[in-house]
Amino acid sequence: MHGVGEPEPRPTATPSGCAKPALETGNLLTEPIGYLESCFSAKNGTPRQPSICSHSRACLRIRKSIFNNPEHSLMGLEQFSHIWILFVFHKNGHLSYKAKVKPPRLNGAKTGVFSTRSPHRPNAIGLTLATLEKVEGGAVYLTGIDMIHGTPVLDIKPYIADYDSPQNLMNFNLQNNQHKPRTASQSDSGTDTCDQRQSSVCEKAQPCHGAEEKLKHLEDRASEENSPKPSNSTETPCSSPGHRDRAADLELDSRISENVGVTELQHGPQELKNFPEPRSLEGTMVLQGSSVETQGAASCPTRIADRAPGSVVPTWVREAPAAPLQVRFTPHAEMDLEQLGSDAGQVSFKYFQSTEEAKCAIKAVLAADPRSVYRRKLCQDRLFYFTVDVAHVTCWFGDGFAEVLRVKLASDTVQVTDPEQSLVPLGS
Ligand SMILES: C[S@@+](CC[C@H](N)C(=O)[O-])C[C@H]1O[C@@H](n2cnc3c(N)ncnc32)[C@H](O)[C@@H]1O
Repeated sequence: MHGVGEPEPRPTATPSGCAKPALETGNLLTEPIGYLESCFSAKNGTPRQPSICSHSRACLRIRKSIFNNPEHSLMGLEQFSHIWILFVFHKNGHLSYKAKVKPPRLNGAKTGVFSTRSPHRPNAIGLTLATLEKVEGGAVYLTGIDMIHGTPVLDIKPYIADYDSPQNLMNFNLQNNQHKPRTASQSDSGTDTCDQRQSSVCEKAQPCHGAEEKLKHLEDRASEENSPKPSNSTETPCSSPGHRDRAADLELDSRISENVGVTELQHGPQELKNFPEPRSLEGTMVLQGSSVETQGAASCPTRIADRAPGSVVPTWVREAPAAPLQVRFTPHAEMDLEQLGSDAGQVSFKYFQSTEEAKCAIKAVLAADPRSVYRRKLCQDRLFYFTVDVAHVTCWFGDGFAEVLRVKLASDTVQVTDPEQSLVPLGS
């Protein structure tokens, strides 16, 4: 990997008053991973959001100055249908920004800049969810973009509906908690109240004829080649509101995902004009039992800017490395937590609003097994510590469970200090 300069350990002001780059203080020195080749040459006429024009096209070539072998950095990305693009609004002209702006949709009225997608913001960073058409060598081909030619791109990340869409978050938690049959202790655990909420929405999605050809192709192949369709093949696999049949999902996920890889690799020419038909954001798809998200479109609107599009992820994303752990507290730890939570009748947490909430959070953290793979494999019998809010938690892990042993007041709570207001630099 190519270095981008030695980071300064401390924030120091330059003569111009700017802070020198220092990761710890957030003064990041960025180096674009590439410059976008876009069908839009100027701001004027460029869509305000990617969902507006699914046929807009762009190509991003990862620079060799970032990775000697750019194609290595894109390995596996072809298995995703959508990616986030983080970029710099390099044509803002000037670096001024205001606390309140007038977004076009507010017709002249003002609102706080952070409640908008305005390009004029303190760090001039844009975020676009683009459709990934194909990966070829060290380049990605995109459709559904709202960035102009020459836009410096800082990063790309896969779109994972399970993490990135609130609706899916609920299902994801549900799925994780369904890994194992729930035991009485789990039911009693209190985790239910915070982590096993079911989405109240499980709309019945309708097949969308205008939806994108490629995903349809994947659907066809998945159903033809691999599996019998679910018996109720005209319905989304919801056995109860908000509850999808994750087992069926997982089974078909792998097939769909493999197909995605294959399909992507089959695309040939590099020129933008030879792009495949764009994966449309227009409308949603019903892929029975597949990883393509169904987002409950009863009809097929020409634009669904307010709904998440169907998306594809590789199987490994959906398959948790291990089943969620059962979490329990020793009576001592329960007592510790009660004491910590009530300071002469007052809740003494800074972030949690109740002891129960703190307990939920601790359980959620531990159920997902926060240990590194190294620790999990090689230091199984070591105590594990972490701090959340004012609670310093000590626990140990056994086969399929984590047990909280002690909960004490954290002596050194993490301070978030603005370096400008402190003579003591962060990290000292
Ligand atoms: C409203 S912003 C939204 C961008 C992104 N989706 C976001 O939410 O951060 C989109 C507009 O930014 C402008 N734009 C696109 N690329 C730009 C660039 N590199 N520099 C400055 N403005 C840009 C275009 O006028 C486009 O219509």
